[in-house]
Amino acid sequence: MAEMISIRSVSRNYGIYKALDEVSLDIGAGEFFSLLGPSGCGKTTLLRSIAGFDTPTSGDIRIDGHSVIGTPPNRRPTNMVFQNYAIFPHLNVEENVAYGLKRLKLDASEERRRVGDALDQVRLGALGKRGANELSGGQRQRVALARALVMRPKVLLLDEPLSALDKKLREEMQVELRSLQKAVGITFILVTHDQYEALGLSDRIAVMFGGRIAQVATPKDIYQHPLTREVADFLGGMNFMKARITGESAGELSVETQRFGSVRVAKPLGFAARDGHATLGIRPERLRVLWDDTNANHSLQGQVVDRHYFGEITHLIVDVPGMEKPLSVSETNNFGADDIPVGAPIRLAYDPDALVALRG
Ligand SMILES: Nc1ncnc2c1ncn2[C@@H]1O[C@H](COP(=O)(O)OP(=O)(O)OP(=O)(O)O)[C@@H](O)[C@H]1O
Repeated sequence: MAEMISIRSVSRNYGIYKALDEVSLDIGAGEFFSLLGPSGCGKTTLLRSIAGFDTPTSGDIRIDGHSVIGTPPNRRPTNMVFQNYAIFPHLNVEENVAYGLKRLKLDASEERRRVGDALDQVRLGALGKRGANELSGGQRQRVALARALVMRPKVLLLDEPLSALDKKLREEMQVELRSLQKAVGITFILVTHDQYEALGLSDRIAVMFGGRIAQVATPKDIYQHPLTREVADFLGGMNFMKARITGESAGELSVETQRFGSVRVAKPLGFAARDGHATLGIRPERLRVLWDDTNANHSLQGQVVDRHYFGEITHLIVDVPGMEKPLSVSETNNFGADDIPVGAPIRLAYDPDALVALRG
């Protein structure tokens, strides 16, 4: 994949506070890339630095082979869609979309064609003459997208563009955003604190904490092989446990746990043992309820101490003697997990392959 954005050792200091701390990152042409992290982690600062609305204290940002440090936003091959997508209320849809084109001084037919194309891309072709005040939230968001796309940027920057929409509409717009990106084929960089949004939309995700990038990977990789406890926890929650290291090779650890027995796990990049121990994790949905006396190669015995109902699934909190903390179990309600009473004894099955070792 050709490189579109190359970020090298970018820091952004506010006094002694580092909003960005030596961030390096490459984003490919045509990639749907997400910056994911909790509030204050620096993701918006990084996006604004790519757009040119913020200037790094040090480091370099190259877009399509050229350093853009010192280049104002309107001279960069980027366009940004903001969270509160301020569209002009006194202009109609077409006029809103055409607004940024004015400075290009295109001839009238070319301008009309580009506006028409952009409106078709966001499926607003029929609403060109509508006033901006006569649109739903989702339609307004599409106008904001069309207004950015009409400029034909190489990179579209999206700052939590769907956060103002209600859940159902947000989910619909997520699907649209993904197909829009596939159709236009340009690089999209999305800032979000919503792990599901990042997992569902992106080719790759960078997870950020405290001004630094903790991990960059595909959604599946980052979910299944988080490098650190923080990343694992931010993306969906995980049960952690301490394990004694009994053997170590280049890519693998042999460990012994109190309740999950002896297992072999992949060694995460940059792993360092602590007092001969490693931290292991297992996702709540990788622990499955055993409903009868079925034999399972790997199982645990425990007692349900709490239960939370979420419609299609139930979260069970299960006390397993010998575990430091009760286990969190996520089970589908297809088989009646929502009917298991608090206090009931329970057997859980797991696949040892579901255990992962975490760095630190
Ligand atoms: N002008 C500023 N002066 C001082 N500190 C700032 C300034 N702008 C941002 N910060 C700090 O930099 C850090 C990163 O901010 P940023 O907006 O990038 O975070 P974020 O991850 O996008 O968070 P959110 O999701 O809440 O927008 C925050 O702790 C913020 O308080």
